[in-house]
Amino acid sequence: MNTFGRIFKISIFGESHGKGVGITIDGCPSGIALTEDDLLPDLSRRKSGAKGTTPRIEKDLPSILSGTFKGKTTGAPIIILFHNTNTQSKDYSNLLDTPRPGHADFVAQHKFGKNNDYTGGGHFSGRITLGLVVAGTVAKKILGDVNIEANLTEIGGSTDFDAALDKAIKNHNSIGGIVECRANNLPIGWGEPFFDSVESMISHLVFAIPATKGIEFGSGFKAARMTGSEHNDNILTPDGKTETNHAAGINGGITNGNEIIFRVAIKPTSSIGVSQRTMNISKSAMEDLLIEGRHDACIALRVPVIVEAVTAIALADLMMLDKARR
Ligand SMILES: Cc1cc2nc3c(=O)[nH]c(=O)nc-3n(C[C@H](O)[C@H](O)[C@H](O)COP(=O)(O)O)c2cc1C
Ligand SMILES: C=C(O[C@@H]1CC(C(=O)O)=C[C@@H](OP(=O)(O)O)[C@H]1O)C(=O)O
Repeated sequence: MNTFGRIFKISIFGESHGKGVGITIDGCPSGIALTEDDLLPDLSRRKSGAKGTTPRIEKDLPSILSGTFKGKTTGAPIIILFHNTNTQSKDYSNLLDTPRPGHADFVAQHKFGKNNDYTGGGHFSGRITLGLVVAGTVAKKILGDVNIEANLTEIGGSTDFDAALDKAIKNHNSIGGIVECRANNLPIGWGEPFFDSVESMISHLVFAIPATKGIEFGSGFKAARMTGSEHNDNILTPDGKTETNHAAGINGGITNGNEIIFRVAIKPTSSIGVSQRTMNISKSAMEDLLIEGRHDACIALRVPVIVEAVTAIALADLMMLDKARR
């Protein structure tokens, strides 16, 4: 579904080559300073233009249609809209018959039939994350002193970003990457197990970012190869500070006051400039596919701010749930 959250609720809408994309935010408290200008710094971090990103340049200017008055939130639903101004739908004309391996074309056509908008990936496009980024900026304001920071730690298996990008671009191919996110200054006690544990809420939203393939908190998959005495985090102070942080600041699905740390695996872009084999649906025969268009060689370059945003959205909802419970 396209709506998420218990108290701080978001609904995303739009298509990559339609009139626009955006988000509705419900449950935001009144009195929070919010103008379009406040949204620009995070938006600029998601923008394309750098080496390895899509040549489709959009202005990405947000319009706040409702929910603010004299520069402050009113408590009513906030609707933020972005217009699409630079679409090139002819690049997609062959994809109805020959779905791209790895993209959503095939499954979307099966599920929604001929009415599915496949141009630019339609509602499945990474462009949809514009709305997540601005909802994240609002959530960061609600969270106050909680500090959330995500960074790219590797792409194409390398920490030499330039070399990895040059190689992928030269080969008309794509590469994935890992984004690491840390959240600090958290109180003890956020998280609503079982189903709204901190890991569940963050992971649910992280998997809403197209191209996400994995997430691990703290020691993650390494935990399976550790002993209890290696993995347990000794408690050092009455306020719960621990010696190590294998648990990533979360026990029993609840924040323990230490840093939340997790890593997200982003896959290599499926739309590549190398010839691929796919099924021609109308001919029922396999054929070569050469993808046209303007694509990110490495999606992960643009993802850190989106991961920060969804983390802020999850934590803002958990903060409000904790307040309501107490
Ligand atoms: C910021 C961002 C940019 C993206 N750019 C592209 C792109 O240029 N070309 C492409 O094929 N996929 C791109 N994607 C990924 C696709 O949207 C995604 O692979 C597709 O919707 C299928 O979803 P899945 O990979 O999660 O299965 C991008 C994703 C994000 C988050
Ligand atoms: C437009 C954005 O990224 C797009 C995400 C995307 C995809 O398949 O996800 C495919 C490309 O779309 P197009 O073929 O229309 O250029 C990217 O440019 C954006 O992130 O704002």
